[in-house]
Formats: sequence, structure tokens, C-alpha cells
Amino acid sequence: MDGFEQRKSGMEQPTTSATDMYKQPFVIGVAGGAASGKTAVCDMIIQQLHDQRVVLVNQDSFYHNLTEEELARVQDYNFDHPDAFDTELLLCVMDKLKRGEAVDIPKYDFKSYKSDVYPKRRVNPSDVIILEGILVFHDPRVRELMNMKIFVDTAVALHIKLFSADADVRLARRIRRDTGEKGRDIAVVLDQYSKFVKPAFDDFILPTKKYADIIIPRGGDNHVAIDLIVQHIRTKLGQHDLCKIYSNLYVIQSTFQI
Ligand SMILES: [N-]=[N+]=N[C@@H]1[C@H](O)[C@@H](CO)O[C@H]1n1ccc(=O)[nH]c1=O
Repeated sequence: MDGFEQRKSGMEQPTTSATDMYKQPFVIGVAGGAASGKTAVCDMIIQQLHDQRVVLVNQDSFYHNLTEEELARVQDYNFDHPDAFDTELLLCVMDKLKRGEAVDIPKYDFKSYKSDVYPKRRVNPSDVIILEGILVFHDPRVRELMNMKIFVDTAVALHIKLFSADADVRLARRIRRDTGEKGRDIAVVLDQYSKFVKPAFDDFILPTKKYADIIIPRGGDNHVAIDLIVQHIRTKLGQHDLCKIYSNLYVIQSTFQI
């Protein structure tokens, strides 16, 4: 049956082939302020989707290498600015993953500020890709890749807590994380926080909240929100599976003209 007869029969060929359209992974963006609980939310979603192939991509993996002069004045470098990330590389990696190809992702080293110290991480194609980072909603091209956008809203509480009675809890957590895993000293962390992290949250991160499909207060402690999110993902994955079955049937039907 040629194209004309197919159209007449209402079986016209879709522009992208049916199978390609539906085998694409479900992409979830998780944004929010630094130390807002994004990682905890991702971990809980991944844990609840243990029966699915899920991969986590961190925006922090795409920090630009610092030049020698930037290294010399690292206390003046703004790691919270959108330009600190290699978004072109991120888009290239996400495009390959969406097309079902494996990719190698750099691993950024917070101690040396370099992304070519550690070996790259091989990431295989998955049913679900979670893209987590403070500014994953900033670039519209990255936002367009996402099927679901989650904003972890603890950062506002973080700032309130930082200047409220129990500020020590949040600030201690950030200092412990930055001086522990990231090998920073307290003075640098506090200085960076007031000079870059807080202003960047107000200037670049908070304005992306409007793009979210769902906003989670309290981050990883919010089990109700995470259960709702996982249910939604499962529903969508179910639809994906149904579409896969449909598209495979379509391919069989059009191949064998039944
Ligand atoms: N501080 N500060 N700013 C950023 C940002 O808040 C957070 C992003 O995950 O990691 C922090 N960050 C990033 C790269 C780096 O080398 N050091 C660092 O502290």
C-alpha cells in the first residue's frame, strides 16, 4: 500500500516513527537551592522506582574546569551562576540518553575544582532519567527535555532558618557537607554563602520555580509529596509501556500489511 492509499485508509505514516516516539525515557528535572534536599528527594524517588531502570544525572558534573587564573582567585568565583556550568555538554549528554545511547559523564572534583581528575562515569540508557541541580530549569533547552519538573522549596526555609533561631541546623549541615565531602574550610564556605549562594538563589534559582509542575516544601522529609510523584511517574511509565505495545503492533501491522 503506497503513501496515498495509506492516507486514504487513515493509516498515514507519522513523522517520527512510532517506535522512536515511545521508547524515549521519562525525564524528571529536580531543581532548588543549594543544600535544599534535592539529593534526598532524588534518592527516595530512585529507591521507590527500584523495579525500573533509573539513572541520576547531576548538573554539578558539568561544572566548567577552572582556568589557572580562576583557581588563583577561587574565592571570587561564582559556582552558583548559570555560566559556571557547561550546558552545551549537558544538552549533548541528555540528547544521547534520550536517543537510547550510553554516555560518559565527567565527575567534578570539589577539592581540585577540576572535572578531568576522576575517570568519567558510564551511564547506560534508562526508562527514567533524573536530572538534578540548582539551575536545571534555567536554560529553556534543558527544560524542554523534561517530562516532569520538581522544585524542592526548602531553600527558602533554609534562608529563613539561616537567619532564624534554628539556623545552626541548616548551616551546620551545609558546613559539614562542604568541609567534609568537599574539603572546604568554614571561613570559605560562609564567605561563599553570603557572597554567591544566597544572591544567586534570589537572582537565578528562585525565578525558575515558576516552571515547576510540583513544588515540594521540606524536601526529603516530605513523604506524601514523594509518594504522589512516584505514583505519577508510574502512571506515565505505564502509558509509555502501553504506547510501546501500540507502536510495536503498528510496526507489525504496517510491515505485514495486516
Ligand atoms: N558554595 N557554593 N556554591 C556551589 C553550589 O551552591 C552547589 C551546587 O551543587 O555546590 C557549590 N559548589 C560547587 C562547585 C565547587 O567547586 N564548590 C562548591 O561549593
